[in-house]
Amino acid sequence: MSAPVVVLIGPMGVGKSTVGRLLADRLGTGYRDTDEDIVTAQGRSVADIFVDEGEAAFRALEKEAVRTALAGHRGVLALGGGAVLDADTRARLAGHHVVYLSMDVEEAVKRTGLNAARPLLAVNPRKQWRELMEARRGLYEEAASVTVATDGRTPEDVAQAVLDALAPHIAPTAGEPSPQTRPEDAVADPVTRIAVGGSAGSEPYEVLVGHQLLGELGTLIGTAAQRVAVIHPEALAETGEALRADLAGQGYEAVAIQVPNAEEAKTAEVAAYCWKALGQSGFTRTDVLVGVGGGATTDLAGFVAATWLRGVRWIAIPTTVLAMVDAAVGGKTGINTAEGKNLVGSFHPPAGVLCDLAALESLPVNDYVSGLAEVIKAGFIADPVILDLIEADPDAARTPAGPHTAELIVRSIRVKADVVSSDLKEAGRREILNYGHTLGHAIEKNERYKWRHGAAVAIGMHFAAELGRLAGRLDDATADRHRSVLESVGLPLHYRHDQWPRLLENMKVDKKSRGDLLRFVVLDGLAKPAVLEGPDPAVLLAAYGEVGE
Ligand SMILES: NC(=O)c1ccc[n+]([C@@H]2O[C@H](COP(=O)([O-])OP(=O)(O)OC[C@H]3O[C@@H](n4cnc5c(N)ncnc54)[C@H](O)[C@@H]3O)[C@@H](O)[C@H]2O)c1
Ligand SMILES: O=C(O)C(=O)C[C@@H](O)[C@H](O)[C@H](O)COP(=O)(O)O
Repeated sequence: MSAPVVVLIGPMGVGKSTVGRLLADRLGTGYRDTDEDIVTAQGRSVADIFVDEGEAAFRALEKEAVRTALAGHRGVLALGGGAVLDADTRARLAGHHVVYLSMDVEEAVKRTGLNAARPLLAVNPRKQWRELMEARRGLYEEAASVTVATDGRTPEDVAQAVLDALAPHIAPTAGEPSPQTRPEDAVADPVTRIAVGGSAGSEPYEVLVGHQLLGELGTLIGTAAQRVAVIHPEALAETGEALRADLAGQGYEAVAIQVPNAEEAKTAEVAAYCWKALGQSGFTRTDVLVGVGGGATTDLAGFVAATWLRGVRWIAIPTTVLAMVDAAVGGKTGINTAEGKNLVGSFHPPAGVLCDLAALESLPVNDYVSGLAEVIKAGFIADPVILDLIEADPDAARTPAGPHTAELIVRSIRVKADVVSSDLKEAGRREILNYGHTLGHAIEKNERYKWRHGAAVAIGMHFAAELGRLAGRLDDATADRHRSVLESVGLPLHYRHDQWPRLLENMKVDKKSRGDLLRFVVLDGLAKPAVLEGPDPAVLLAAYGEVGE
């Protein structure tokens, strides 16, 4: 009978897949994971199965997947965290080399972080982990022949400890590594750190991009703070409460301040509501604000932080593509008024930015795609590799599961970080980040801030490209590329033709205007942004002629 060389059990997030792949690599055998088997067979994520059919249905699928894998797989096998809940499964494990990878509650909270894809831990992670561990520890110990603690150890160390423990029972298999083994995955998920600021009197800070970054939050908040306020949108009520509870568990007086979704949060009334909440909680200059959400939330949270007591520290936890690549980085904070977009605000950089890529999994596709407008902007103004990556597979670029998601986000953040580090207060170079925004903001105002920012900016970039072309600054190929790449991911190119007089009026309050002089960011070529001052009104109208419908 074939049997797995070793079966790994333990709680979710303990590192079974990373350690399992390392082990398979070292043993020269294949790796298999019953959660992956279920996802492949069902064509849905584990989280979706939980939501669609409930835990009992998932457990039935899991029991069958474990039975099949135990009978047919000869390599390393990892089971889902709850597989041992089933008595038949525990009985089936008898006689196998079963290793329980354990971790304590603190380590578990740190490792799983904000990962909304883990269905059992959406709210109050510390309390739920404790209960989960208490309920399951005995079952893991009952099913396992060996326990290996993972706390504070690297996956390589854990894999070595497993091999040491099993050495008397197993021998490496000679021959080629199995095609299922992916050595490139056999390392802990790396975190990319991008440095921002540090010049012109601004404090330097880092943008972290990766998974399971919650453990960094306490360090960023620091020990001087007694109170922490978490500003979050309605859509992230569970995440906001989980963060609050987690911070309270770390000893802070933590409050969660829920604000409306999207642009409805960027108003003077909502800012005043936040100030009231801070006042009522006795929030002082040493306390820290956390903004978790999309760009609208981080713009508001940063603005509240900039204005409360004339400025308190704040940390951004962006949860949309757009907020990760743009809004949360660079310290532009603000709210809208009836007269225009972002007309009230302040330059107030965060103390740190945590981009947990798992947050993107719950983002509706239209909001995901909206964020691609700012990614594409970064491509046109500074890093054309971004455009190449999107053009190679536009459909993949539209989802967080795409192969280049992390690279697109990191590249875009690097563009922004480079620009704002040299010109925090938009004295000059920073204006290039406004590419497409002059018309984009005018459209947003015209739509009473009901449109997605990225959609308006996409039309604005199309307009800026046509303006550059008609002004004799931009070559046809680069101008045409705007249309093709924006369209390929599903972003809009056109707006109502009859609205031009209103848009022109709206553009007059753009922050780049000087007196009556309209100013636009255009391209003199790919990745060559420049400012076009006071274009001929006929050229402006002709450029809009390409955009209007
Ligand atoms: N400060 C800057 O430098 C800067 C740069 C670019 C854009 N912005 C601003 O950013 C805003 C747009 O940001 P946005 O595109 O992130 O939109 P958004 O903040 O409006 O978020 C879009 C929607 O998704 C919800 N949401 C957020 N994260 C989610 C998640 N992980 N899962 C499910 N739902 C989630 C939000 O509550 C909202 O309803 C605009 O106000 C724009 O002006 C600011
Ligand atoms: O960071 C900047 O500078 C930008 O211009 C980035 C833009 O993508 C962003 O939309 C910003 O909020 C626009 O700023 P505004 O000063 O034109 O309101």
